[in-house]
Amino acid sequence: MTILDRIIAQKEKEVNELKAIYAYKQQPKQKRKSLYDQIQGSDTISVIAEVKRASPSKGDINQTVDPIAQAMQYKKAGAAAISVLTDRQFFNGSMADLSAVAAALPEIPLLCKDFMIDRVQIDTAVDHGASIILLIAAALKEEQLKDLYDYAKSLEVGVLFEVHNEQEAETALKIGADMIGINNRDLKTFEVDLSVTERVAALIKDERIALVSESGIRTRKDVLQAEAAGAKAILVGETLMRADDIKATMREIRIPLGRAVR
Ligand SMILES: O=P(O)(O)OC[C@@H](O)[C@@H](O)c1c[nH]c2ccccc12
Repeated sequence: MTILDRIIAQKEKEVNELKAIYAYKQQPKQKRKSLYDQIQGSDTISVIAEVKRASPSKGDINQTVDPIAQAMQYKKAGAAAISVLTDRQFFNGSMADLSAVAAALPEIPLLCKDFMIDRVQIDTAVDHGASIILLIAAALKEEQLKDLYDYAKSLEVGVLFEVHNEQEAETALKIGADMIGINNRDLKTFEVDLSVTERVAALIKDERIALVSESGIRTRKDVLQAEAAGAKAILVGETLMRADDIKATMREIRIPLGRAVR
């Protein structure tokens, strides 16, 4: 392949992305359901199902995925929301993936999964169809978190406020986050430990908070453990991206709520 061939091949990919973005933009905007209401009103655990091609900790997960087909299967199998990883460099996602899913599924809550450091990224996420953004406590200072939180809320965008330890949970409570995600994966070491949910959830006892357990969830047993700790929702990527039968996997992890004694 000459360099020109390689550049043109890359451009073809980019053009496909642009087409997905413009196809979405030409559609009339529809308001999505609230993930918060969905989590708080459900009698089963809410599953936020993620479209994730690759990750820095796992490498390739499912590179050839069709994000639209994947998201449609998630919804059909009972997902409460779809999360689309849009980071390009480390997760091989894109805003085009988000737009494509947004166009195909107009009502379901849609999370733009990225590393937000500036308001302009929130605008971009909304522009591509997201109704929820992620704010990672470990990545920002409290002032920045508060600024981005308030900005998102002013746009009526939901915020999943992600924490990994007690101190970050305190920050989330101080800012007034109504959806808190406890990440079982340490983003600095990539180590996954499901007991992080148990430890950190002990600090978040307010029933008005929609508590989400994130990462490393594979089996029904894992979900029962998260639910016993107080999680009303789970965020699942890899397990669903590798599943041969999404419906069966969802059936296994979508447990009824309220069985465990807190
Ligand atoms: O694939 P898993 O282990 O099911 O994890 C999903 C999700 O929790 C994970 O993708 C995630 C949680 N927080 C993040 C922040 C950035 C990037 C990715 C993430």
